[in-house]
Amino acid sequence: MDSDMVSARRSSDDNHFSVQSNGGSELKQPFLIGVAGGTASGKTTVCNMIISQLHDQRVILVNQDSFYHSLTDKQLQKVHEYNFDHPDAFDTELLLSCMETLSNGRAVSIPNYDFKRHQKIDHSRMVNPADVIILEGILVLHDSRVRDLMNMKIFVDTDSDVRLSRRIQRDTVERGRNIEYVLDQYAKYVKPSFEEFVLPSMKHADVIIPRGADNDVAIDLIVQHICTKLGQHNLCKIYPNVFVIYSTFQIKGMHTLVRDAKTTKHDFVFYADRLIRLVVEHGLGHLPFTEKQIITPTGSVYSGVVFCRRLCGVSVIRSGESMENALRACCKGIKIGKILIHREGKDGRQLIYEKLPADIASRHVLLLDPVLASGHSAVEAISVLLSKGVVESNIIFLNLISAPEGIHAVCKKFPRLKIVTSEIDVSLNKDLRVIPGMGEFGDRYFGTGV
Ligand SMILES: Nc1ncnc2c1ncn2[C@@H]1O[C@H](COP(=O)(O)OP(=O)(O)O)[C@@H](O)[C@H]1O
Ligand SMILES: Nc1ccn([C@@H]2O[C@H](COP(=O)(O)O)[C@@H](O)[C@H]2O)c(=O)n1
Ligand SMILES: [Mg+2]
Repeated sequence: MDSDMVSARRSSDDNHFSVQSNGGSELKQPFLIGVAGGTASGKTTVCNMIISQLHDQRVILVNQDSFYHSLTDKQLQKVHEYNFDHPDAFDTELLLSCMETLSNGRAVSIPNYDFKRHQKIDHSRMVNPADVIILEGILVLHDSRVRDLMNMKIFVDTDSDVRLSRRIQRDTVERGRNIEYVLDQYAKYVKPSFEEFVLPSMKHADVIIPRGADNDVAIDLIVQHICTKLGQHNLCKIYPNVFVIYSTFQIKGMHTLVRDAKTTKHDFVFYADRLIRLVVEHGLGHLPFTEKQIITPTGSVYSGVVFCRRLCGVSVIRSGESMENALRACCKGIKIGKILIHREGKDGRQLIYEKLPADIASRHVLLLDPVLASGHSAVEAISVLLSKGVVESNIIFLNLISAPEGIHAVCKKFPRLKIVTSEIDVSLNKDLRVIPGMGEFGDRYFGTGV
């Protein structure tokens, strides 16, 4: 077991270890962006613009060029016959291992490449981990293993005549080439490889930037997106007890449906239920469990675990009740208490009803409310639980979306409680509604809206 991800302690009633996971899947990883495009399309220029706009973030730029194989003496003699635009010209295994090391938050040594000598330079560059890693190069979207590491894939799409004229200019001035060689290389290798490998990789891009660095609007949008993503990462960094479930396209698709104002009540309930189930399952993964060995029907020993038994759910009426079925489906016979908080004015909250299990103080509590907005109701509900003797670190607050304001309000007051959510939204508006949000959850789920 990795000691960073799991802590173990002896339980009081027996000789087993109980193991508390801190949610290994949420280990904070850097945001990795791939930027591909034809030669001289403006990849490096676009990357530098993104980096300068992300001024208060730690960003590093890695060039695929650094991973060119050095030419042997034999290859150097026939350099005019060498295709630098073919995927085999790169040491992709080394690139993958360097990117994986950086993604895991460790420093790595990246080779330096000399375009004049077609060789790696003796001294390499030590690169420290960062919040954002940008990997730039003609073929960074070609290999699926490299693509799979990326959180965002960009393709810079610039007219080929513009690219050729820039390439002539750059290679003659900066790379010590003569114009005949540049044109010959372009016709023989650069253009055919662009058509065979680079251009087809465009279909993997999330964002295509026409006109490269001239496209300020696209670059602004990309920077905004990265900032939003980093905002979420940062909240998880500030509060280690905030866990956002691992996002997949399935989850994104469900969010798209439940957030869409046009979605019917039937579909809203269906997809909200699916998301709730995922959040509940994820939340249960944060409960302590006890190791247990059993004998299978084949007579073999299986080392497993036993679920935590002293558990209960508490739903915040009325929206939280939508999460009860998922909890019951996962935890047979679970006790579920209720809390009703009345909203007075903009931020006033008042407890008007609670019905909780008598022995709640000795239980782990899963607090259910699908939307964490300002955090006022949540703070009130958690205060009720604490007043009943529930241990703060035994509370897991489960919701579908959280506003940063609500996370700050809850985590500052209750730093030992855990929040498990499926997405962190951008902000609250002046009416304390989550933006982009999903509207009045209770009305949409129970069909009481207009
Ligand atoms: N929008 C632009 N307008 C004018 N020149 C540009 C523009 N974008 C890039 N360049 C120039 O074109 C050349 C190639 O750009 P670069 O960003 O290095 O491309 P790449 O990394 O895709 O090969 C550089 O000399 C750069 O200064
Ligand atoms: N020794 C080398 C290595 C590469 N090239 C060319 O560089 C191009 C990639 O760099 P960009 O900044 O233009 O993306 C690629 O098209 C290779 O042809 C080279 O000429 N010599
Ligand atoms: Mg470049």
